[in-house]
Amino acid sequence: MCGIVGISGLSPVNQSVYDALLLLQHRGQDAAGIATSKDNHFSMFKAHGLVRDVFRTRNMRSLPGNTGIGQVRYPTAGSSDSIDEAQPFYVNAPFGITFAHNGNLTNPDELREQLFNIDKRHINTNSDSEVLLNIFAHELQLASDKQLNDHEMIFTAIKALHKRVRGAYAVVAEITGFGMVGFRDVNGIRPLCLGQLKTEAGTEYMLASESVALEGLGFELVRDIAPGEAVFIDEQKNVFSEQCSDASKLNPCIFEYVYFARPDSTIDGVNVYNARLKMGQYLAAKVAKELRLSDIDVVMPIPDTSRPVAMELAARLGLDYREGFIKNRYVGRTFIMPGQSVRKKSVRQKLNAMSVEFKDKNILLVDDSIVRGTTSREIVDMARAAGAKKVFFASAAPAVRFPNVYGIDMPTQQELIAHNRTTEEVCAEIGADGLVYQGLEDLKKAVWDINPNIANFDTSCFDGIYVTGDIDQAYLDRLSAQRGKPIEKTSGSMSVNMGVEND
Ligand SMILES: O=P(O)(O)OC[C@H]1O[C@H](OP(=O)(O)OP(=O)(O)O)[C@H](O)[C@@H]1O
Ligand SMILES: NC(=O)CC[C@H](N)C(=O)O
Ligand SMILES: [Mg+2]
Repeated sequence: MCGIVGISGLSPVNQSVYDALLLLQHRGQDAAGIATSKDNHFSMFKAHGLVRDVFRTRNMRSLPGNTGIGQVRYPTAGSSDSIDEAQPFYVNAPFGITFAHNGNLTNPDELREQLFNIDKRHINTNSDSEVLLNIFAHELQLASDKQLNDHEMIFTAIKALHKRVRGAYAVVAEITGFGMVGFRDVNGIRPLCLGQLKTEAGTEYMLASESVALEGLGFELVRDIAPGEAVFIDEQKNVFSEQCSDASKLNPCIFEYVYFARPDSTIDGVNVYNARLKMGQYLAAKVAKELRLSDIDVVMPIPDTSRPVAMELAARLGLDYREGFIKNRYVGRTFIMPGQSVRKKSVRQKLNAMSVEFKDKNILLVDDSIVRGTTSREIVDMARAAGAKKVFFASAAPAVRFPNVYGIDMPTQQELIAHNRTTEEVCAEIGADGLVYQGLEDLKKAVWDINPNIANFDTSCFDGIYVTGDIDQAYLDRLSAQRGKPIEKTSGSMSVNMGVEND
């Protein structure tokens, strides 16, 4: 998952884009970048690392302008090593475009071929985002020949893009001399929302992956961008929007609610914290059915994401809620780290078990999800080492059995702990005394209870049903062969060979 932001402001935006990226850091920890625009000139800086480590004062000073976009990256195509794949991306024609993408395309190979053979465009990286930008640029070039208004030209290009591109994409882009654009794929798999801030000088606008970024900067949430919709904010701050596909249907990724998004965000009308409380409620009922409650002394979350789930579950079951794992606040999210060895090592660096809470007790550990089992394997072990008698485990998400192709980096079935294993076998694998998974229908209900207007969800990693309808076993086999090799980060070096230079 990546985090994207764009601000069309009335005063310099470099600091605001930086602040927004800090608020979206949980969506991507590998690289960060900002591109601003002033007097038809783009300035850009991007590098590996966390936002706070990437941008020094001198870099911030080199980002002038009242409009800017930014991205924090969690790679799902290409690799975490390549700085050329960090975002934003830039192309010089037509007009000059900077571009930030969250999601993952499912037909990038076909598009690459078309771009090379038909559109005569060169793609210089393995990133699907560069492919998407070039499709946008090509379609914008064609639309610019049609004597349309600015917004009509942009929406015409996006309509054509939706016809060619499949997969997940939430995008913010800046077009020199025109303004800022945001759009979302026809299923609305990845989130994108619009906010505004009324100032004495006029209204400023912001597009962001999550509402927490708007709120943190004093913007009010106007609305989510609809699936297939595009929003264009011109340089005079006029806002235009249009539905650019007749095949649009809201199918957001349910994993955003389970894990990715911050609890204080509201996505597609659903406050994430409330959704997690609801998950706790449904999971409590399942735990009551499958485990003997008299066997459980305390309920414990695995920090951070599962806290609301565990809290609500404990309350519903009338059990004590305790925090036995202390989280090192300087270690980030382990699941989105690149490479299994660093993820494994980081679980122990991140969480420490306090024996005062574990000694001679039967514990029910609650996590939001079990994906590769990296966390749960270590945690059960740590709980026992800290003196727990029995260790039960409950997951707010069902068993993850299928690869994700829409922006979560789990490209092979083999890496998933629940692949080819029953619940009992996963339980044995993580070393627990009992394991309860949320049911998929209950997970959906947890979100639907809050917004029944969501058509359906992308739940592919649980049930193997891919909302874009273009994924079959042959596709998954190819993906596994391409990306199945372990990705280990080798260097943090910084250099941008192409595009707008870091300066
Ligand atoms: O089975 P796994 O492959 O370990 O993946 C699942 C775990 O990874 C995530 O935690 P993470 O440390 O990324 O972030 P958090 O602090 O937000 O919980 C998630 O919350 C689970 O704890
Ligand atoms: N998780 C994401 O949104 C990744 C964006 C893009 N596919 C990349 O790899 O950079
Ligand atoms: Mg976690």
